[in-house]
Amino acid sequence: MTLPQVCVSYILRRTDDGRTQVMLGRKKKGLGLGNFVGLGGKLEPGETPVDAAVREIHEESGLSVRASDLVPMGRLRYWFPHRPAWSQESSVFVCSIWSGTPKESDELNPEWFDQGALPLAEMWDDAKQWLPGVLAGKPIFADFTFGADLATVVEHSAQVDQPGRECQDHTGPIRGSRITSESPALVVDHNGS
Ligand SMILES: Nc1[nH]c(=O)nc2c1ncn2[C@H]1C[C@H](O)[C@@H](COP(=O)(O)OP(=O)(O)OP(=O)(O)O)O1
Repeated sequence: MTLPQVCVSYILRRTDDGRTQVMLGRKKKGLGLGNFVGLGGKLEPGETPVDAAVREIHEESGLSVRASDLVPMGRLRYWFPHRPAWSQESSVFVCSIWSGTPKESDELNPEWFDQGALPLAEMWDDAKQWLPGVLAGKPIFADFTFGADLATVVEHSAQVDQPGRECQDHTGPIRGSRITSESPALVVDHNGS
């Protein structure tokens, strides 16, 4: 079965005192209203997941990213047998190199959270099972099935047939960091460029 394709991206920054933070926002409308979510949404016709991620990041947060700076971290499938129209397949990205000043959009109001203090109780139920790992550099290929309440994961299966070779380690040694001309935030550049 072909599921509707969506993407989600987690923008990272490094604070002056060395903490890694991730950008999340409370969803203002649509699926998952009120949950803290990463930046993302549905692919438009003809878009690749990377194209969509670049566009959604800009639309939802005002930040600009280059496609080549998006690090693919895997693929999630959400199954809602009690509301099949909600079932989706999501491509997951992490991005540490960006420019711009975060600003509120009609989708969400971006906020920074310490990597070790994620608001998991206020996110989709599946997030606790994979987001800390993804932010720590562990790729994820998994299926989550939601129950009749449309909110609770009742089944979870990791895809053992997916080697994760398409993913890259985004947590390697930090060889450089820079502050972009437009951004007040310290942007961690893992490529040292
Ligand atoms: N179980 C789940 N866990 C999760 O982390 N994100 C989920 C999820 N189920 C759906 N999503 C996300 C994926 C996608 O980014 C978003 C889809 O919600 P919507 O259909 O409301 O579309 P959006 O409004 O976000 O997208 P656009 O309209 O394309 O901007 O919800």
